[in-house]
Amino acid sequence: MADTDRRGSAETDTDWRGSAETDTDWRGVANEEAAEVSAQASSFLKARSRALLWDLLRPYRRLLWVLVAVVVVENITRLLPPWLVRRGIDLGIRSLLDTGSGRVLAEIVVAMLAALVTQVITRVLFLRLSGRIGQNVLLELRRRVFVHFQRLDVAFHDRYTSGRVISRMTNDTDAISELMEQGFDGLVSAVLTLVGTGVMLLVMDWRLGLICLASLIFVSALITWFSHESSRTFREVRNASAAVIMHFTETMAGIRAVQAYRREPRNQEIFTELSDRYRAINVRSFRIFAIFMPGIRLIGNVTIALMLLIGGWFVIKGWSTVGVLTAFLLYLRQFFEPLTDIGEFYNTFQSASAALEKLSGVLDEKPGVPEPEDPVRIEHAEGRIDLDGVTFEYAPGRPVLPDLDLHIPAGQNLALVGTTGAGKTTIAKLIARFYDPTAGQVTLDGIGLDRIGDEDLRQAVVMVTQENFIFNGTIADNIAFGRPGAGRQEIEEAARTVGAHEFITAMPEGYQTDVSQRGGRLSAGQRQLVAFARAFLADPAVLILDEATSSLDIPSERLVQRALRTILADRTAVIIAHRLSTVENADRVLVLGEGRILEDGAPEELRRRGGRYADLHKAWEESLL
Ligand SMILES: Nc1ncnc2c1ncn2[C@@H]1O[C@H](COP(=O)(O)OP(=O)(O)OP(=O)(O)O)[C@@H](O)[C@H]1O
Repeated sequence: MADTDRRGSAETDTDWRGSAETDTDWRGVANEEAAEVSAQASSFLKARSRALLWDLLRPYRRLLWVLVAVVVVENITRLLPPWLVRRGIDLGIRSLLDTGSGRVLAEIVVAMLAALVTQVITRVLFLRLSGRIGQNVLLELRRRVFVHFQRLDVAFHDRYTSGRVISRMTNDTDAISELMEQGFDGLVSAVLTLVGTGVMLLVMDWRLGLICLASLIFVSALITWFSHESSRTFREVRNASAAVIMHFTETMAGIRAVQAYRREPRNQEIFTELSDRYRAINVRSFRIFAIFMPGIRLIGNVTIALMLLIGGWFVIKGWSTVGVLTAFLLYLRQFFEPLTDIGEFYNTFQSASAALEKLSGVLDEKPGVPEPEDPVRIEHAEGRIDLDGVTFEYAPGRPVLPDLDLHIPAGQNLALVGTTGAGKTTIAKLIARFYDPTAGQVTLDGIGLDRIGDEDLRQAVVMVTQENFIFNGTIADNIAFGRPGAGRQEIEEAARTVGAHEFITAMPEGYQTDVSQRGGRLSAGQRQLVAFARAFLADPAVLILDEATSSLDIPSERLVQRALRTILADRTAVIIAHRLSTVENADRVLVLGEGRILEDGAPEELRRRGGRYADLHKAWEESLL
């Protein structure tokens, strides 16, 4: 949490703009929700986003050129019709009137048809090609983000909430998807139409052309106002929408706690507040659009009316022709059309670039517990664990484990007990290498955990957490999770050993029962047994077990205790114990207090000594009476 605070302060504080700014200040997701970023930071973020986009597009370099060619041809075919209309009026109709020959007119009509057909073909080609490239890019982006989120360490996920993860995967990839679908097409077409039409106007009649282009002064003033107003609003719209998603997903993820504590009304209030903020900001952005779009149309229509007036006068004076005037009027329609869409593109671009900034930030995060580049192989670990001079802090300056020396010989069963917050889970997580110690080192068979490859480490050290997480799928899948590729027989054997076989076979479809279906739901004790079977199948040299705190009924309890004895036999075990029987069965007990070892010895020895453990034991025994 405190880590978030540290980052959080970098997000909003003057650190951002201060002279002490270094690259590391905005690495990864550190700047993500910054209200304002300095010019230096902004160019760093933009460069990072561009690098990601380019990296994603690189495999489609050639296709992109084809796409550009298609867009150019399409736009040329769009510029042709007004010009052909002019020739039709000035040359085709004239020759028909003068000589009675309709050949020129017929040629022009054929050319017009050809232009229209080409336009349709290029549009089809464009949509298919851009759709293909866009979807492939999105697939790759989603894949990368997912792989990276999975690879990032527990410390990262502690501070980066699931709501934010979901927001990255939904909101942000959607924004990029929109850019792929409309943004590119819109921008390229708008630029080509504007430049192309402008050139055609000047070429046909530079005087009338200049008058038309003068309207651009008003257009650019309106666009400047719009971009200024909307960049702030769009940013707020995005943040507000992310807040709605985050609150929603976090409420649903914790729905049991929400219902148990009757938290619904308060959550509803917060949700309504957030949704209302989202609505209000959207209304504000609509207001900006409501000025911008009609504004552009007004300028366009006034220009057309003026052109009719001035152009008509030019024709009467013989300085221009009816054909040129008609073409001008047609071109002007085309000229102002993409301008009204600029607001939409702007929104799309802003959203997509913000999304890219965030996603490239996530991809830039380095795992806190990186895999060694040149790992030491451990194929058959013995299971000796040593913590030498280990200090660990979640937040800088606040050590949870001040200086811990702990040596666990291979095969020993060690129970950790102590007051809440004493650091038991932290020790367990250090042994499983969810975190690396701040100082000192943790070794397995004398080899630093940070020097062992992930695969070997995960094979040698397994941690069974309290939640006993059950994934969607069949029971067999859930057990096989312990050792991917395990056969049906091995799965059944593991279940039998921990005493889970009976209840599994009694389920509607036995091992094939889907745990997400009705009838497949498991009780707390059953979940624990499945987790044990999973751990037994994994057969690690070191097993770390966070014993569930929830108490079971006596028969289930006996079943679980028996299973526990089976899976703990012949391996190193570190158990965060909550049950007296578990502690009493252990070879050694460690009583912890504020990250320090207060007592250390065999259970009966500690009982005899008459210290904290003896008191704890007495209290436990009394509670059972
Ligand atoms: N992710 C985290 N970020 C910051 N501080 C943490 C984090 N996890 C634990 N702590 C702090 O570290 C200390 C030790 O926590 P730990 O979970 O190891 O205790 P514990 O002995 O396992 O407690 P319990 O029996 O309640 O599970 C506590 O003061 C806790 O507030």
